[in-house]
Amino acid sequence: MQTLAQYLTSQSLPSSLEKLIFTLADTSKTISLAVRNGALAGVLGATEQENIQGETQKKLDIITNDMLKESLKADLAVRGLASEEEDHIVEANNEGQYLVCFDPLDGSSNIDINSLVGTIFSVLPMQKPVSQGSLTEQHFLQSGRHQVTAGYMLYGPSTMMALTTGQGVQFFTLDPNSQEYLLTNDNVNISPDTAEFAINMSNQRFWEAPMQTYIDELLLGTLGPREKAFNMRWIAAMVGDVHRVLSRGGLFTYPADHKNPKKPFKLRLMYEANPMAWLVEQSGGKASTGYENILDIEPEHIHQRVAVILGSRNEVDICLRHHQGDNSDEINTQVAPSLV
Ligand SMILES: O=P(O)(O)OC[C@H]1O[C@](O)(COP(=O)(O)O)[C@@H](O)[C@@H]1O
Ligand SMILES: [Mg+2]
Ligand SMILES: [Mg+2]
Repeated sequence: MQTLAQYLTSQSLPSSLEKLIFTLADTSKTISLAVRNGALAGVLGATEQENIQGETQKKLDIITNDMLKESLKADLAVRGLASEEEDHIVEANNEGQYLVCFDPLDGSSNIDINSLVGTIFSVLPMQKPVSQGSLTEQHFLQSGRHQVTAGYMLYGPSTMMALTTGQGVQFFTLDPNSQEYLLTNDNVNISPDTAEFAINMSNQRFWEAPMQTYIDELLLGTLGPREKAFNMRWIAAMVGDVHRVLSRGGLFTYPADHKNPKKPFKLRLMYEANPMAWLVEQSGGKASTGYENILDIEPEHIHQRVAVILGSRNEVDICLRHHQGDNSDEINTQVAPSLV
């Protein structure tokens, strides 16, 4: 089996990018250990702090954020970073060519129940010259199409990494003996059709009409217009749900809802939606907000949130057709698709 190093060498990436992927991979090994040790390392439970988005931070949110921040700042290829757990962007090295956006620990509500969590990352090029040496949030506001690498690490029964550099998607599995990531799937492919969907059903009454109708039809199974029985899964960690979609197909969505009118979307564009959308597209799937392709969104803020519908392309298309229906304009004005 190829090691991550052997695989990356075969891809002829710029050496600075190759090194940056190693920095992320190496840090994930330390994170994996902290997650694995759990209560033994005293890392479970919440803190008294909130992040800028008003979410109570778990101890592991902060620990993993600090680990990534430190190792990325020490990587000379990194100009700056933006994290779900940092209020503002963080400057790294003046000569760095890359900007790294990350969700250090995705699936925070799973930490204390010993269930799936992960790390999601997205690397953007440093495009505009930095005036007077200072980096601003503006440099990060690039659409997902500009990503040069993206992926996630999943801390499950095995620790795995999904990676794209724009040449398809590869899965690596961390060998617990050698502590090397080994290539275990070099051509991840999402089946175009599926009979499995993932959504937090407890929000059903708060969704827009197109999503209500679409999910109603899935629930009717063989008795409804789809004439097909569907299964449902919800890991409550996007990283786990997307890993299932990449592994065996499916549709994953965290749609707009009006449970809290000030916060119509849950998932973050720069740390969650963009990297996952690119992985999905690179595996032959599709990713949309319901109204536009996620990778085409021009971000307005680093902590911006969006609706997400992704997975098996034919199933995503069926869901999107509901959003393009006659009643979508009226509903769309209630919850605009890319509010912060
Ligand atoms: O609590 P819910 O509604 O099930 O939401 C679960 C979703 O929230 C998230 O956990 C948000 O990510 P964080 O844990 O990084 O805040 C997603 O991974 C997941 O899809
Ligand atoms: Mg997350
Ligand atoms: Mg998180």
